[in-house]
Parts: sequence; C-alpha cells; structure tokens
Amino acid sequence: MLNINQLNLLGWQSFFQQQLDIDEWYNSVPVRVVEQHRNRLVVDSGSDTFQLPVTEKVWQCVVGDWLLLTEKYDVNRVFERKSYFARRAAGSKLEKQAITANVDVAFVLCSLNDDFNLNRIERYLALVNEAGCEPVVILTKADLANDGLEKREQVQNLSSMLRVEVIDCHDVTLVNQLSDWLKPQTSIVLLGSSGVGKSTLSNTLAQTQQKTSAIREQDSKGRHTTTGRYLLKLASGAVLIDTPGMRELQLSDVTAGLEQTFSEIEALASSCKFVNCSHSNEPKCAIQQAISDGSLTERRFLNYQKLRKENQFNTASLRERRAHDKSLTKMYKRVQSQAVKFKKLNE
Ligand SMILES: Nc1nc2c(ncn2[C@@H]2O[C@H](COP(=O)(O)OP(=O)(O)OP(=O)(O)O)[C@@H](O)[C@H]2O)c(=O)[nH]1
Ligand SMILES: [Zn+2]
Repeated sequence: MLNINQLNLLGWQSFFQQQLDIDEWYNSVPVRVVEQHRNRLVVDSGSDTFQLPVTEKVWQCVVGDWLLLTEKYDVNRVFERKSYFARRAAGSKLEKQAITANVDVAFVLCSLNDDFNLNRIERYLALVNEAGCEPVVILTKADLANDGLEKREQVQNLSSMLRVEVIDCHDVTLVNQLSDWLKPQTSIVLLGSSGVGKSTLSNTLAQTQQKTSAIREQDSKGRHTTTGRYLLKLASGAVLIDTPGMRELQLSDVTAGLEQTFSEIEALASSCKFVNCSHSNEPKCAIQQAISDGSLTERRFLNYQKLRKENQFNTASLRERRAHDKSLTKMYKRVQSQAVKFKKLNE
C-alpha cells in the first residue's frame, strides 16, 4: 500500500492519486523523476532512490514527472501531468524541448545587475502563465545593488497581481521571506539565465550542500554550472526543481500565456476604433492613446508585438514539422507494406 506521508514529501497531490485504481493503490509504486540524464532517469519512491533506463515508455519524461511502477519495478505508465513547461529547442532545431512537469509555482529569477531585463521577465511570464503555474519574480543579488526597490517597482508595474521579491541568495532568513510558497506538497521550479543565483538559492533553502557533483560540471572558465535538472526535497515539505540557465528561451505554443501576461493590452486593442487596427497611426487607437498618456510603456507594447510574432512563427513551423514527420512515417509504412506484398507475390 502507498505510504502517503513519504509521497507527500515528493510533492504528491490528489490530482495524481485520482489516477490510480484500487488494485494499483495496493500493488504499485509511484515514483517521481528527480534527475534526468541522457540514458537514465533517477527516481524517488519516497523511501528509496534508484535509476531507470530511458526506454520507449519514458523517453519524453522530465524531472517532476510521476511514473507508476509495477511491483517488480517495471514502468507501467507515466501519470497525466498537472502542468508542463517546454520551449522551442535552442539553435535551429525545429523541436520542442521539455523543461519540467507537475510544477505549482515558478520562481523567475533575475539579478539586479546587468541581467535585469523587463523584456526577458515578460518572456518567462508568458511561459509560466501558459503552464497554469503561479509566477513569482525574484530579483537576486540585492546585496550588490542599491536600486533594488526601484527595480522592484518597475516589475510590479507589469501587473499589480504579480508577486515580486528582492533577495540576497545567501541570506539564511530567505526561508521566512519565501514562506508563502515553501509549503508542503508544493513543487517549485527555478527559472532564469545562467548565473542569476538559482543554485545558490536552492543551496540556501536546502541549508546543505547539494549532492549534485554528477550534474554540476566546470565550464571552460572553471565556473560551476548546472548542466542537468534535479529535484530537491526541502525541510518545509516543498519540492524545488532547479534547471540549467537558459541562454535562449524561444517561445512556442504559448498563445494563452501571452494573452494572460499582456491582458491589459489585449483589452485596450478591443476598444480601438477599427477592428483591424494595426495600432500604428490609425485615429482613435486605444493603444497609441495609452502610450501617449503614459499608462502603457512603448517598451511593453513593442515586446508584446515581438513575442506574439515569435510565438506565431515557432508554433506554425513546429506544426508544419510535425505534419511533415507524420506524412513521412505514413510514406515509409506504405512503401514497407508494398514491399511485403511484392515479396509475397514473388514467393
Ligand atoms: N552577492 C551575491 N552573489 C550571488 C547571489 N546569488 C548568486 N550569487 C553568486 O553568483 C554566482 C552564480 O550563482 P549560481 O547560483 O551558480 O547561478 P545559477 O543561476 O545557478 O547559474 P547556472 O547554474 O549557470 O544556471 C555565484 O558566484 C554566486 O555566489 C546574491 O544574491 N548575492
Ligand atoms: Zn489600435
């Protein structure tokens, strides 16, 4: 029978429990993916951590996924996901790359030095909103900056509903500052560029040095960088998922996330005089009006347009690629079956 207390420490929720039938409740082993490597996954059952080879059934699994194992520890199936993060793969590859799954809260880290960038924060917010998770913007390296409060206000102006925290990642009282989210059965993902302090924050929250030697490697400059994703159980009962810093976060399939992130622009656009207003120089354009009276910044409007274009382009090209792959597979199958028929005819 399942040990719910142990599973809860891994972020187990009723959403997953409802996916089990009575027989599975007694005779199976749910595990959560806590580390992801090329050929193997490390999973945790609450009482035990062990490795599973990456097979056909689990090749799309990411850190945060729940798997159902049989009594003999074979993979039965992957649980339906509560939430899922993916981006368009970096570079020219036409693929989507999974980031993590089954997360409730996303800490979007941005440091208060040169990395501070409202456009990038909005980009992350679109991704988090699309996944249906709660975003919290965390401005790091407060100890090195003297304009923390001013920048905090700039972020708060993006949305009055947004929670924004300014922190020093080494501060041991962080557990109190972030206590609203560090709650039992809550899974939190850390997102943000390389060097913003994700690993430092998770070290401080875990209060111990992470056992991540397998994942953290030295780069050419001798710096330690996170190269994999891993899941950490915190004393508060929350679960933390660290991700490697993303050099490029290309958006794809985040139309709803963008609408939510820029909801006031969407609302303004619907009150322009012309239904097909391009918001450039038409008379009675509500967006141009908002920019000139200062209630909307030009920066935000331009970023909204840019991200929308990028999302449309990536979504369309990935859809085309999928359709192309499908028709190729169909063609191979057709050729194969024709070859079999031909062989039979000649036998
Ligand atoms: N002074 C100060 N330094 C910080 C803070 N947060 C992180 N650092 C330092 O910034 C450097 C990078 O921090 P990491 O925690 O490794 O950054 P990361 O986001 O995990 O980076 P990747 O693993 O590459 O994704 C380290 O030298 C940290 O000690 C902070 O709040 N204040
Ligand atoms: Zn307009």
